[in-house]
Amino acid sequence: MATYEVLLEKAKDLARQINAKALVLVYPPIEDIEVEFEGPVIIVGREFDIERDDIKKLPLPLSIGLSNLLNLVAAFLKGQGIIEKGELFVYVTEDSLGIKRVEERSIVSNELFDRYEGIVQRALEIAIELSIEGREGKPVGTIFVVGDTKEVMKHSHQIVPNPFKGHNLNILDPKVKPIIKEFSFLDGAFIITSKGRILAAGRYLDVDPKSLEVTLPQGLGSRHLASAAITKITRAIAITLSESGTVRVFKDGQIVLEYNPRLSARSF
Ligand SMILES: Nc1ncnc2c1ncn2[C@@H]1O[C@H](COP(=O)(O)OP(=O)(O)OP(=O)(O)O)[C@@H](O)[C@H]1O
Repeated sequence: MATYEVLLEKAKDLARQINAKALVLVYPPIEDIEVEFEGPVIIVGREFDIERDDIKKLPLPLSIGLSNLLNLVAAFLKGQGIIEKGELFVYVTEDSLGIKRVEERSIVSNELFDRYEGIVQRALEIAIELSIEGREGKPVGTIFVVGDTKEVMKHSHQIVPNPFKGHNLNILDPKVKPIIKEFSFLDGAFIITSKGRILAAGRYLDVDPKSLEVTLPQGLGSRHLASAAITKITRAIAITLSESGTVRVFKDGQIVLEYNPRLSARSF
């Protein structure tokens, strides 16, 4: 049997023995995977040919590193109600297998992974990479506001000339990623349409968290309050990167995902 098939068999046995709640295949190297497993099977990868209802697919980038990826998978499984805090899932990569216990750290809403066709995932990917890498070695903070751009533009203004004006650049285009990272030093927010087009950077969100009754955990400053508030008065999703490295996703005025890739990269 080829190595991967052996790993997969072992992973299934392991999952059964430890009563794992799900089996997660991270970028499986073969296309026709036969997974006979009683519980949910999740495939993490970029492209999917598999059209099976009992297999869930999660388009997360491998470039964020295995530990970050597993944290997002955990958040997704929790959001889907597949797994609860303290429970386990088994994962298999091309050449390893392991057990992951789901921790409190991240919570996520169901719809986050379905909406905006991967745009939120891409913004997350960039935020995570920026968290780990910084910009020119220094920590950066930023905001991505995705969707409902008509309303978002109404509730915001430029604080610096908009570098994206007149360009048709899309966040889904891999060539655009370094450009976004370059402009992450600008104060304010990136505004991105539901199709991924970057309308603006350097945008100040004109929102009043107080009158909108936005409440966040103590210690979160104006960047996070403004991000929460914009998602309360519009249908947009906001992804923030704090200078401390924590990545958060906001929807309807609340935090739906929160974790620090710098810390999890270290603890793995
Ligand atoms: N309303 C807003 N719209 C867009 N950007 C904002 C807004 N308010 C603050 N910011 C951005 O957030 C930056 C940091 O502000 P502040 O330190 O108060 O936020 P914070 O939530 O504590 O963020 P961090 O955790 O990164 O320090 C500001 O320099 C500015 O670039």
